[in-house]
Amino acid sequence: MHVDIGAALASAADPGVERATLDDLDERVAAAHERIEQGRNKGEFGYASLNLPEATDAETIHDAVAPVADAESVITVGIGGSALGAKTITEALAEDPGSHVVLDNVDPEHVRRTLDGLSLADTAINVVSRSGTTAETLANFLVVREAYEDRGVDWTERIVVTTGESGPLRALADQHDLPTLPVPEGVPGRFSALSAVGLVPPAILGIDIEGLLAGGQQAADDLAPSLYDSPAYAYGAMAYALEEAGATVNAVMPYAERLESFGEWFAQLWAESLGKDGRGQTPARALGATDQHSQLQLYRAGHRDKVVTFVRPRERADVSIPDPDHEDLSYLAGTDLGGLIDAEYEATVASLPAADQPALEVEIDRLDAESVGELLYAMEAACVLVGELADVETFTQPAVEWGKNATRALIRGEATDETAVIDERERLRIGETESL
Ligand SMILES: O=P(O)(O)OC[C@H]1O[C@H](O)[C@H](O)[C@@H](O)[C@@H]1O
Repeated sequence: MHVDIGAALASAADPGVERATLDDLDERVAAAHERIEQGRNKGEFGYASLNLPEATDAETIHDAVAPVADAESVITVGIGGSALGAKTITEALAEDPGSHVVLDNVDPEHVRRTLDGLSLADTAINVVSRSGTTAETLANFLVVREAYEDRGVDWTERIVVTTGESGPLRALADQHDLPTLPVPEGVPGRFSALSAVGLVPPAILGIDIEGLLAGGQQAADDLAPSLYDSPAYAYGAMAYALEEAGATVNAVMPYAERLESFGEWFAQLWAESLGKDGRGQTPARALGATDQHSQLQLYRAGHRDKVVTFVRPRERADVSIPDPDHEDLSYLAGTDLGGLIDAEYEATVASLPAADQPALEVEIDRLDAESVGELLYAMEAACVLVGELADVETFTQPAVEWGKNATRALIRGEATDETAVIDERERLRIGETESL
């Protein structure tokens, strides 16, 4: 992975990072790296995530999915960290990205249409929940199960469950004697892409999961006590310094359709890990070149509160543009779509510092298993580094738990502190409407 920080230095943009700031920051990066290494060595909660490339046993995953390896497609039932890693990986690497369907919402119309559109006899079910209690996941699992039964397909023969050692999902799996894989110890969901949590659908679809782990290991080996020697830390340190300088929004803009979900995965990683104590960059999502024609206006000329993170593979598929046979289009002659999207990338990256706005560049060699594994791992390490520099609790998400508890209490009809807040809000809302 290659990171270019030139367009985010103070000499190029405002907000930007002074070279001297970066040199000072480098000493803090060294201290943070030491803390991270200590956490990894002791397998401490959260830090253990960065050991996954060596801790994950690909063979165990292959064995667990063997009974469903003939499936043509996979339906994942999970949410957040229990869905986005697998979604990102299969979107980037599956021959047919449509072969992995993710049910990570409980929109009834969507769930019904998704199930109606699948040949369930040829579809494996991948149910994932670290806690085994998440309402959306458990509800969708029950709906999926019933759909299989209604169509006369034995769901117990088509399923793999990944969950913790206890909880309702574990109990259901034991009750039906389902093949199960454990969630890794000490690893929050959003950091678990390179474990069974993210690797079951790729394994079923024949994606090179060993390559993904090898790429992750490469990124782990590239961590070093200086941001100048470590692309992951260079990215993290710059993101931190830019936030300090006022770039409170981080818009991630991959120039590859197959990396669109990477933006979604990154958004959870950044938001849940770093959105604490009144700080944390707000992740925004864009796709190049498409969003040049919708969001770029704001990125260049809007508030000076953003950094755009550009992401692209250096190699692209070869699709030539046919002879335009029209003078006005002659500039396209002899080019290909890869050349065009790369020209758009170069032009757009340059357009930001030209408007005094910062940009960071992240490039991977190509869209293969090694490079995708490397990218995911490096962004996780960058996130952990930012958490150290900002001194926040990177590996918890207490503000999300509030909503989860409130939902459960509302559905059960229980009166709790959370539902009291909801009742109060409802009362105020009604009062406001009546006074209009
Ligand atoms: O894996 P689960 O326990 O079902 O949790 C799924 C998701 O639930 C919550 O929203 C958490 O904030 C996420 O971090 C987590 O990934």
